[in-house]
Amino acid sequence: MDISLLEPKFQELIKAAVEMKDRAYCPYSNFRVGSSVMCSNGSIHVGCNVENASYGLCLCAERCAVSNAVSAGHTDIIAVAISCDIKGDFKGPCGMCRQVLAEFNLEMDLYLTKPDNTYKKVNLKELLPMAFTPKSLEAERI
Ligand SMILES: O=c1ccn([C@H]2C[C@H](O)[C@@H](CO)O2)c(=O)[nH]1
Ligand SMILES: [Zn+2]
Repeated sequence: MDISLLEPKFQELIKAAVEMKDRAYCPYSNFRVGSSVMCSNGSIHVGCNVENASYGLCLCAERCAVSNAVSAGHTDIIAVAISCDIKGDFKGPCGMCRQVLAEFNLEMDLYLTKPDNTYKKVNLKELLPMAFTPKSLEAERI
């Protein structure tokens, strides 16, 4: 689907993710990712991937954006946009980011985007079936 056909607020969300790619610190992978999250009050919080010489410490753009939302006082995330410079199939977030997003709202929508101005909208529920969420901790125990 073409991004220009989306409601303006989601176009704005995607634009914020696209712009964040320029801030990516990724000297090891050279794979720039920008992300943005929208909270229920309409606020937008952004993030980029931040790599480290100790490779295992690399932070994905999505978790960076979530941290920025939470540190700004917003945990009610309703939508996420992700931008990376790929061709071909749309790419979803890594497993670790799916789990971090699920902490806040399994119902959220994700706008996966490509530089050709197209997007694919997916729901976190479909990306993370049988998710372990805060509610899981309320399960009856033996
Ligand atoms: O969904 C993803 C997948 C990867 N990366 C980053 C992590 C690393 O810096 C680089 C290559 O994996 O891309 C993200 O930011 N988001
Ligand atoms: Zn990730």
